[in-house]
Amino acid sequence: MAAASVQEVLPPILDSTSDPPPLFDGTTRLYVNYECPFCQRVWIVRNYKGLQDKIKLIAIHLQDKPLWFKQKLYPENKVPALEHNGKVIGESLDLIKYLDSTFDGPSLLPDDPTKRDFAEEMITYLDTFLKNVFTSLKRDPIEEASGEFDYLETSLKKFDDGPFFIGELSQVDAAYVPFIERFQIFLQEVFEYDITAGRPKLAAYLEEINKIDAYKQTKCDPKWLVQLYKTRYMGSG
Ligand SMILES: N[C@@H](CCC(=O)N[C@@H](CS)C(=O)NCC(=O)O)C(=O)O
Repeated sequence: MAAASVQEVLPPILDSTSDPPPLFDGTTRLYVNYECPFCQRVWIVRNYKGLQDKIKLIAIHLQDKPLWFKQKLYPENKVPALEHNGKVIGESLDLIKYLDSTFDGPSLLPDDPTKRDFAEEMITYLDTFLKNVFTSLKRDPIEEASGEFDYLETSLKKFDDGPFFIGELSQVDAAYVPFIERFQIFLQEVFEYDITAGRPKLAAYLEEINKIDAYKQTKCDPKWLVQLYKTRYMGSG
């Protein structure tokens, strides 16, 4: 089991009035925004591996970003970003892999080559999955996105030694679940569409992943999410 059952007190959000932490002092820091699904991916991995003491969370206000973030830390000016060993690394999918392979803690990628291949296949499909669901939100998600949720259901049938995409919890879950979480909330609330109806594997998946502390601590506020997506995809607030 992962050593991640600590309920962490989250650090305050830094904005344009906040001083930087002592940058490049040897501390490993993960810069996130608490509502960003890309950050959530990496945050889940950090928690699951029990790295709360080794990787310090720094929360950034995206609408009122501190200038030092771009000027002194990460010219890309995006989160997530990891300050480690005098360098800054970005891109959530790269960071999932980096954290998993660089730091101690339970591995999120098994040795089994069949599972590794399938994990790679699912990560490769991610962009298509996201593009298709996000595009559908502006039109008719029940009609247009159901194929993507069927894809999740079919994928979950591939391995029967656990409820997650490759059986045990893995990098694949960290990469997908922040978005599955958001789609489930929004489609239920706005379209009364239950993505788990008729998809027993997906229902069991969500039930099981919601028992994992490392994930639970990273979940977004549903009310905030519904408002954001209504504005972003439906042109209303
Ligand atoms: N491809 C990047 C996307 C990261 C991203 O778009 N992050 C957003 C927040 S969700 C960001 O920092 N945007 C810059 C801004 O809002 O100023 C990844 O996977 O890490």
